[in-house]
Amino acid sequence: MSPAVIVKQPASAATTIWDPRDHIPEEVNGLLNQKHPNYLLAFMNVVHQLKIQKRTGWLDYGMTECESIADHMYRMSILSMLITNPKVNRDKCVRIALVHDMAEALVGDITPVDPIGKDEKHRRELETMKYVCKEIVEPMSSESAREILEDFISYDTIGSLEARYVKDIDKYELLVQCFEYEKIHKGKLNFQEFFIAREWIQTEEVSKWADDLILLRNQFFDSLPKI
Ligand SMILES: Nc1nc2c(ncn2[C@H]2C[C@H](O)[C@@H](COP(=O)(O)O)O2)c(=O)[nH]1
Ligand SMILES: [Mn+2]
Repeated sequence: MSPAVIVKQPASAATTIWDPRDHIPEEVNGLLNQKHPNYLLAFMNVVHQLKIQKRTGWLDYGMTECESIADHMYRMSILSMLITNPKVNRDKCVRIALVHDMAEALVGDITPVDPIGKDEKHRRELETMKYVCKEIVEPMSSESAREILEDFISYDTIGSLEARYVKDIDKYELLVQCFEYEKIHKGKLNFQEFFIAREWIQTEEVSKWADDLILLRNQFFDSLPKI
């Protein structure tokens, strides 16, 4: 047997690669490691993380009372039901909306301004979805595991017209939430930085939604008393 090849890493190289197995919630591990694992409750605890984890973008602005990752995905699924383009399978959009940020249960909600960067974020999310689907969902239903992973990858790679629409709806829903928080805080909070997201919206239908929103937002800020 050939001797193990020791690959010398320069001291500066990252010595530990982020792995989903090191970020499994204790409750999930407990349920998976019992004599007869309860996969359903383990998966429900993964989804629980999405219900309780607030979105980082709002926390970055000092907000404490703000939406969770699940809240964001819920409203995206409602928006998906409203697509009028007959070529689009809305039910598929609803599914993609409901799984697209599921990996954040373990990875966390990484913002576009986070130094971790897009490639590492994508790597962590894909590894997490592969882990959750293989180790937690597949023992219950291999078909469900396949479909959830497929819908996630479709979103990640924009592999379908439905994924294109959900990518746009992801940005639109963010902008709706920005404007809602700006109104609640009477303009004292301003998420102008987030509105760069408008440039990423490509479909005609969601572009129109976004432009209508931006018009109202501009009118709102114009109406504020000048200090
Ligand atoms: N600080 C900033 N955060 C931003 C910006 N645009 C989006 N975001 C936040 C919103 C979410 O918390 C997260 C991304 O959400 P996904 O739905 O894409 O996972 O990043 C910004 O311009 N600045
Ligand atoms: Mn999202």
